[in-house]
Amino acid sequence: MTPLVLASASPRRVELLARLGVTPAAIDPADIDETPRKAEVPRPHVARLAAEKAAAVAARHPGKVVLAADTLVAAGRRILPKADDEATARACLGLLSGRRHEVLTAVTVIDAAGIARHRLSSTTVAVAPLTPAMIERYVDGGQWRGKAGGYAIQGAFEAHVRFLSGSFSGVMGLPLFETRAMLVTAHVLPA
Ligand SMILES: Cc1cn([C@H]2C[C@H](O)[C@@H](COP(=O)(O)OP(=O)(O)OP(=O)(O)O)O2)c(=O)[nH]c1=O
Repeated sequence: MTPLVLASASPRRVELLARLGVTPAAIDPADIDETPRKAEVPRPHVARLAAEKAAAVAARHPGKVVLAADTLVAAGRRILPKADDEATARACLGLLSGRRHEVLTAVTVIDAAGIARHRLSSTTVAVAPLTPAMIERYVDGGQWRGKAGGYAIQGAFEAHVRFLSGSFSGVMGLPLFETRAMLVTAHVLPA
């Protein structure tokens, strides 16, 4: 089997790969500019970022298989930010309260011959109404830090999710179904 370079700084993605039995031979985060372009809508945006992360890292590892992903939370055509401070987390949670949103995770794998393949996982998440007190308690817990849309489903927030339709691992940052198929094609995993 071919070794894998993971183009991600996300510890969740390492954990999710481990569930497929894959330990990356190298972890080399891409560190690209993730700002949406003017008028860029969610799907093209998330797909572009995964592709750009993979391409940037593949240029440093010729002949290796490279995997990159990007996760975003979309409320309609609106792209929610990654929450790096309490005010952003609070604003995101207020917006998601009592409604459905989409979590998109794009995955790009560049194989050893340099061929790039792309998949997109889309999950609908229905969040129950959140009172200001619930939002404050969640913000105090800090689990939102560094997460797209201001929450981490793999923690206390799941108690506010009425239903989810799609991929739980996709919401966490790496959809296992699509990722396994792509790693089989790239000869990182056996069929
Ligand atoms: C919605 C949601 C997001 N997230 C995380 C997944 C991603 O790590 C993060 C979104 O940011 P990303 O830009 O996708 O990833 P990253 O910056 O953590 O890592 P890198 O760009 O180096 O690959 O939010 C959760 O862990 N749980 C959730 O429920």
